[in-house]
Amino acid sequence: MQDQIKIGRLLDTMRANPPLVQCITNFVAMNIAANVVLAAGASPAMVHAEEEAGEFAAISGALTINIGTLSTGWLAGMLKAAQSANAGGKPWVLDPVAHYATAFRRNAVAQLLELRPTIIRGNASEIIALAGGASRGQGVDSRDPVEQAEESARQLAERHGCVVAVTGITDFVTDGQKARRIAGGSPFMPQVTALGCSLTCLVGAFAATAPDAALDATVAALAVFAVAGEQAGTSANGPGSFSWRFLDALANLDRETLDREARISAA
Ligand SMILES: Nc1ncnc2c1ncn2[C@@H]1O[C@H](COP(=O)(O)OP(=O)(O)O)[C@@H](O)[C@H]1O
Ligand SMILES: Cc1ncsc1CCOP(=O)(O)O
Ligand SMILES: [Mg+2]
Repeated sequence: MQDQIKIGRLLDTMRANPPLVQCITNFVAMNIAANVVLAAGASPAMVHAEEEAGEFAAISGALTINIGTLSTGWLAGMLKAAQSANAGGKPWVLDPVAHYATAFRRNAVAQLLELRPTIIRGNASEIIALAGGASRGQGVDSRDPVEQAEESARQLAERHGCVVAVTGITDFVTDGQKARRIAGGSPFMPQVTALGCSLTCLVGAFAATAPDAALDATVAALAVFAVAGEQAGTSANGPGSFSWRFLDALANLDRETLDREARISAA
C-alpha cells in the first residue's frame, strides 16, 4: 500500500539530515535507546535536568518523554521540555511506562497529557489503562494483546487529538480517523529490556523528520523496528545475540529492503 512507499523515503530523508532528538528516558533505556537511534541514522541526546531541559527542547527537532524511572526532579524537567517543544511547534512523544502502577506516575501522566503530546507510544496494557480500561499489565510489562487495546487507542487519539501507537506482536497505530497495523518483529523483542523505550525515541526521530505527518512518522518508526527485528530474530539464539544483531540490522537497513519487507495494512 501507499505507506510502504513513503516509509523508505522517510528513512532516507531522516538519514540525509539526521535530526537532533531530545530523549528524556529512563536509566534502564538510556544506553540502548541512544544506540538504536544512532544505528537508525538520527542524533539522540539524553537531556533531562530541569535546569536545561526546556532550553534543549528549543534546539531539538523533537522531544520524547518516558516516565520509566520517574522522580520529582525529572518530572519538572519533562514539563519544562514539553512546554518548550509546544512553544517551538516541535513534535513530542509520550511513553507512559507503567503509569497505572502508582499514584505518582498517574499524576505525572495526567500533567503531561495536559501538554498535548503529538504521539503516545505504549504497550497494550499501558494504552488500555490510559483510556480508563482494566488492564492486566504487570510493572513495565504488558499482559494484554494489542487487539484488545485498539478501541482504547482510538478513544485516546480522539480525546487528546494525537496519534496513538500500541505495540506488541502486531502493532496498531491510529490518529482517531485512519489506522494501520504493522506486522513483523521477533518474540525476542519483549525479552530485551527497553526496546519499547528505544522505539519511542525512534518515533521522535521520524516525527522530527516529518513534523506535519505524525501518523506516517509513527508508522515508519514501527516498520523499521518490525523489519530489523524480524531480520535479527531469524539468526539470534536468544535475547543476548538478538540485541546486537538488532542494532546491526537497524544500521544496515536500506530503503529498498524496508519498502519490500514492511508489512503494513489499513485497519
Ligand atoms: N511477541 C512479539 N513479536 C514480535 N514483535 C514484538 C513482540 N512483542 C513486542 N514486539 C515488538 O517489540 C517492540 C517493543 O514493543 P513492546 O514490547 O510492546 O513495548 P514495551 O517494551 O514498551 O512493553 C515493538 O517494535 C513491538 O512491535
Ligand atoms: C525495566 C524497567 N524498569 C523501569 S523502566 C524499565 C524499562 C522498560 O522498558 P520497556 O518499556 O521498553 O520494556
Ligand atoms: Mg514500555
